[in-house]
Amino acid sequence: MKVAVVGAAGGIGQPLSLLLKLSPLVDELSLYDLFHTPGISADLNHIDTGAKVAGYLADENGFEGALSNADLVIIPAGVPRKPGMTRDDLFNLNGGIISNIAENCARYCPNANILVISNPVNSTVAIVAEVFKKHGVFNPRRLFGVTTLDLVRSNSFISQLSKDKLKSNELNVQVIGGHSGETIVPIFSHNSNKSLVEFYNSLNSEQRDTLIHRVQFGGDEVVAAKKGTGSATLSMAYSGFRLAENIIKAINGEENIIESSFINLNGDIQGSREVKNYINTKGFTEVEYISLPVKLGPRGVESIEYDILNNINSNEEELLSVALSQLSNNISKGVNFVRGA
Ligand SMILES: NC(=O)C1=CN([C@@H]2O[C@H](COP(=O)(O)OP(=O)(O)OC[C@H]3O[C@@H](n4cnc5c(N)ncnc54)[C@H](O)[C@@H]3O)[C@@H](O)[C@H]2O)C=CC1
Ligand SMILES: O=C([O-])CC(=O)C(=O)O
Repeated sequence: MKVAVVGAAGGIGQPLSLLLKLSPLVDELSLYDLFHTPGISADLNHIDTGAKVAGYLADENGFEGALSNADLVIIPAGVPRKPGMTRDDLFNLNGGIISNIAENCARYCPNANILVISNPVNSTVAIVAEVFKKHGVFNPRRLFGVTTLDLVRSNSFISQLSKDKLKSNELNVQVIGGHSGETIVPIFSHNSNKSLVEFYNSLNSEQRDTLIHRVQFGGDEVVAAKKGTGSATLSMAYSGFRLAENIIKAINGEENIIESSFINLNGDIQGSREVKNYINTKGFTEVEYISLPVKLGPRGVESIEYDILNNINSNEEELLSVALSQLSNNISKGVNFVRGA
């Protein structure tokens, strides 16, 4: 199992690389960045776990060495926000970085699972897809926008609100939509954990709104607290590792692994049609990409667990309606960036 991290020297890249080095599921770890990766890989190779680490820079053979034969490529390369910026403000800078990385992935590892962390995720995922389409190698089952941090935050925030009566590590709140502000729609009203739903139902409407708002704008909380030095890195490394580990487990044949991700709806992936039908029936804005729980398998995304859409309450439906109209613009921006429209 070869995993490549592109942007490995950054605030997310370094702790993510550490978590991957600690994982018994990883055999080879290749670290690509413009700076520092030889030193980081030398450092990590002193850890007595199995994975062999190699560092690559942006020289002649950097991408080729880092990406060739990779099973997973995790991309946290790019610029993070400063206070006062939206994720969309990163579009111009990060769009160019991501499209260049995607070109190299299409060339050196067209069959790898690509996990996109770089913001704005609502647009960068479409950029990667369009570049892969241009090269005739796009496989929607293998492209993942990383939205796991929204689920992780939802678990933490409702647990904190319950004063730890709900144990965060026992929760699995689903979040649908996209990954920025109002495109993030946490679903607290429906969950297999009945104590969670009971607690949520016991909140008054102001408390519920505050909780939902905190999930939607959780990124801003960290950006403000870091005072201009960056955005979430450690919670993101944890979240990126969680998705990567689940994809690897599914490749290794473990069954019934369900994880949320921002994925393309246009493939022949089971459940795509039902999601589109749901959106049409409700009269919501159509989208080509959405974050939903998906079942993972050796081929990547096996199916979309769309049933959640039939179980959300009317407030969550309204939030989803707003989310999809914004999402559609974010996605078009990414598509047009590559198509040159
Ligand atoms: N999806 C999500 O939930 C989250 C996404 N993010 C996003 O992740 C990205 C990275 O954040 P941080 O690690 O905090 O930033 P950072 O600035 O600490 O690290 C970014 C790294 O990317 C590298 N880089 C820049 N251009 C590159 C290129 N062309 N090729 C290879 N590497 C390149 C830089 O040298 C740097 O080491 C940002 O866009 C941020 O908004 C951050 C948190 C959560
Ligand atoms: O807020 C940001 O810019 C980084 C991010 O995506 C998050 O923390 O969710």
